[in-house]
Amino acid sequence: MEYPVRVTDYTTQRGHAATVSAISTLTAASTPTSTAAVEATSGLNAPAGITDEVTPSTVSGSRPEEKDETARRATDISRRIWPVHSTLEAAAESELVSVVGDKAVRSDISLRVLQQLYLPDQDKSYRTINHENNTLSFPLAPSFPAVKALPSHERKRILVTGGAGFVGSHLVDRLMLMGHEVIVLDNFFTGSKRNVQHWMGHPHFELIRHDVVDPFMIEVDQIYHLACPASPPHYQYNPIKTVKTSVMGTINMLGLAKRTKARFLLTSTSEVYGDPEEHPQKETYWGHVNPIGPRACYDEGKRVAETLTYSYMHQDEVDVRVARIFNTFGPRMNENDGRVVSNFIMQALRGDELTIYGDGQQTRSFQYIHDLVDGLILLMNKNYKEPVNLGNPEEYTIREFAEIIRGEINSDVEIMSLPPTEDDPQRRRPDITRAQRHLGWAPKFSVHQGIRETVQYFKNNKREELDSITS
Ligand SMILES: O=C(O)[C@H]1O[C@H](OP(=O)(O)OP(=O)(O)OC[C@H]2O[C@@H](n3ccc(=O)[nH]c3=O)[C@H](O)[C@@H]2O)[C@H](O)[C@@H](O)[C@@H]1O
Repeated sequence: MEYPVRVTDYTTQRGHAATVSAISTLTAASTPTSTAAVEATSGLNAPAGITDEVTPSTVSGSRPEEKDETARRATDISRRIWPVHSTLEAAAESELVSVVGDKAVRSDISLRVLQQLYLPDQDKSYRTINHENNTLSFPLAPSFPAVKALPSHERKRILVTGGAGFVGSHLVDRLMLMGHEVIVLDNFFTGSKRNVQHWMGHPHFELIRHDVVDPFMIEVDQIYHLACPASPPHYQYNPIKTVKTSVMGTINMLGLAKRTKARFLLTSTSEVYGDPEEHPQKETYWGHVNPIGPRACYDEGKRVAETLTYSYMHQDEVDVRVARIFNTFGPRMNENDGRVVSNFIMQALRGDELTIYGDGQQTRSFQYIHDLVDGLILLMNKNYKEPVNLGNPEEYTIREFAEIIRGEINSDVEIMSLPPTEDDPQRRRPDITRAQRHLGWAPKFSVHQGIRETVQYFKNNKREELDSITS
């Protein structure tokens, strides 16, 4: 799938344009894996831990001189794409999170089980490609992870709009593992079937291609309404569509919640605070948003979505929850998403300069995906109806964050400054007192642990691409 990144809005900026053009030459994450090339690349059968470099060793299924040539090309390519980099500085084992979720809502689960869904062992690949015949096979019958056996009165039918996206797919994993029935609606604008392919065919799972801008009828108990592009280049690509998605999509899903008496959770955003004049941001702060700027389609769209949510609560007694999500990262982000975490990681892995927009003194707080999913499930299942910030209060300047990525991945890469983007919020950090008090929630993952997994995910995707080049 190609993602519509409008380069010009974000740049006359060389680095970003270079990033996009380099990425556009890469096959999207759905690149199939060649069996021959799998054998050509060392470390592929290692457990989904952290491996440092892709180093081809042997190639089977071809003549010796072809093997040598293929291996040499693969080495060249891997060195070009993955420069030699320092080993990731592992946090002390005792600091690493190994169990996520919360017993209070029975969402607790081992991180290892989840990792199998986004960092699977390579020999569990569902697909193989035969380049000679140009065919794709799915030879293995899917084997699903075990899900909890819930009595029917506890098993809920849960709708997740945007469930094939980055955040949505991790939420789907957790709800499925908890034993619920999950229906995903997605128009695949930024989401991807691949993010949920491991559930396709499971009797508890349904995937429906549908745009929330159009009404949708179904009987459900809970609705997690996530559908909306979230990265600035994506939501600014078609601002009218972004506003329609937030406004009409939310009206349609609230109408559904009203008819079916389903509990409704809106994923709002820290962007409702705009370029904040209060720091850190509490939920009581009304925000500072430019209503006609380039970010307005998203910021104002989400503000109206919140207004609609509370209007349906007051007027029609819909049972609502609102999460204001702060910057979140992790596996299954699009590598050409345009957001700072994926940009910096991909740039560092390729040995390109890290692109800082403006002076780099603007701040963000980065939350790992599993912490967010914990918070969303708690919020849905607790009895608290006011908006709740979900974010990690550890705050970094973008320049500091660039240094962290350099330290983690490749200290040789340079940092380059590019012009600032319009209306870029200058300081952002959540006040999470409300989440702590009413949900018993606080983030657990360090940025370092999250970055390690995310880097590994991007490397695995890149390795598949290498396989298809070298096979
Ligand atoms: O990541 C998220 O979860 C959030 O991403 C965006 O908000 P923003 O904070 O602007 O996210 P980024 O595009 O990742 O930018 C963060 C900061 O890094 C800077 N940046 C970004 C990309 C880059 O290559 N270089 C760079 O310096 C941006 O100018 C900005 O100051 C969305 O608007 C939010 O809705 C969303 O919740």
